[in-house]
Amino acid sequence: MDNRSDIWRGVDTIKARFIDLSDKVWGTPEVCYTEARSAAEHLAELRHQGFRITENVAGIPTALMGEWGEGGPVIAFMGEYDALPGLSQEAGVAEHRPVETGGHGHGCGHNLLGSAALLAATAVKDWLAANKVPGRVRYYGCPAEEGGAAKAFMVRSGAFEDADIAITWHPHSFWEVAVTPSLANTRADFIFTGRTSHAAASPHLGRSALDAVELMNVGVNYMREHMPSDARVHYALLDTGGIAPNVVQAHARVRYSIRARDLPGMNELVGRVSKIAEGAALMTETKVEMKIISAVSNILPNTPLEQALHRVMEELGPPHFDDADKGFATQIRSTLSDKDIASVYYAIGMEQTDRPLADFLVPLDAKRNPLVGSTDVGDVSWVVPTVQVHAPTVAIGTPFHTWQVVAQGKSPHAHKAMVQAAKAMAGLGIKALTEPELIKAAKADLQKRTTKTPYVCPLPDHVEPPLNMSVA
Ligand SMILES: Nc1ccc(C(=O)N[C@@H](CCC(=O)O)C(=O)O)cc1
Repeated sequence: MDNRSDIWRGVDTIKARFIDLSDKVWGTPEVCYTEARSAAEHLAELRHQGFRITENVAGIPTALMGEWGEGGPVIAFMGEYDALPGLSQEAGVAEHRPVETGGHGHGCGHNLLGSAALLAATAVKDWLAANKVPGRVRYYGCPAEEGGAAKAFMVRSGAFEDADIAITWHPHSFWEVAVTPSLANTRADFIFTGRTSHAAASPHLGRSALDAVELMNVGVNYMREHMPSDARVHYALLDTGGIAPNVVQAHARVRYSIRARDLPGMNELVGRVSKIAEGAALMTETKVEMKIISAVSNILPNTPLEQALHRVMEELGPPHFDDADKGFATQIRSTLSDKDIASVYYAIGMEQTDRPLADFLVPLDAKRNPLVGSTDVGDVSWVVPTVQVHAPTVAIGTPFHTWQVVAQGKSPHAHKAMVQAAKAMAGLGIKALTEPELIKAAKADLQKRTTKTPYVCPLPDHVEPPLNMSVA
């Protein structure tokens, strides 16, 4: 029985609909928790394919799940479809050309991400149907990855409770198994309240919330030297108290993102930042309230799944790029700095090449130098054995969250990489369905990693999905 070439032929047979889906979602970029049209497109495709549908997962209007099959193991494919603010950009050009000033754009490639995950789920469904094998395949449509932590809320609601393994992917410079753990991350707002006053006639009666924010930021800047070197703390000013210098600012708000290697480390840092906020309030005689917006866990690796996925990707091979693909990628490459390109090679620990697109598999044991962000895939990885593919949707060195990612989001090379990602994911799905010892080993690995440090959801109980976070 040659399961893998069957499933790969299956992906090729149906891929056109999913490439269309990706292009459609690219054209309706919607930011955290506002993904109404993108979610509706995914839902329509799930219905068309005959999946059983659950809407409103975890009480989130743009979170959804489709399931197909009976009995057997539950294979979960996770997709995303949120865009980023301010990254509007025309497709297929190698210069910065916004479609709409200030508009959104798919600067992290989530149009491809969701569509390829749904393509993999559909191909596995078709394979289950054709082979009459017991098993259930699911597609989880997950919104708001870019700071909304939707998957953490979905995990907390129990949505992943009976999944046996979870498979996903992310657009990338390279073709590899994603083995670098991500950082745990909490987003918290610090809301300062002071007292307004005439800044010249009665300054002594005013207490400035804006001063408090500035002092807090200075305090945190001093803390940075005395935290673990892989921790990260950054902030955005959400409210500076108004536009009048002659009115003492009675309100101000700063949003912090506090990241660390693991949850205990992150919680410790959140505690230190909150002490600094209290110190700033004390110094300025203002009040401060801390409000957690969302939080995600670090990713737990899963060695058996990583090894199995690597074998599938070796067998499958990288996407085949033609001269036209390489030509456009070369144009994009000319808009990048040497440092952009050096940085991604440094991260995978490999010698730099002149290739515009990755046509090789990064070894599983490459001497990587992790340079990482955070993702809500982390929370899933603590409750279900999870693994991720990286597929080369962009010219090597393209930094994420840039117009260059948006510009490449509908290109033939991105489509090829998305299809290859779907094949790798579906191939692993079939392997798990036909080799019960893989799921057993994956679960044992998760069990081992969480025995001493069980999963504790980083979201405080009272924190609800921040559905309004994108509304100014
Ligand atoms: N394979 C990737 C996964 C996540 C991201 C990313 O940029 N994530 C955001 C999300 C932050 C969060 O979820 O807390 C970040 O790190 O700022 C980028 C590539």
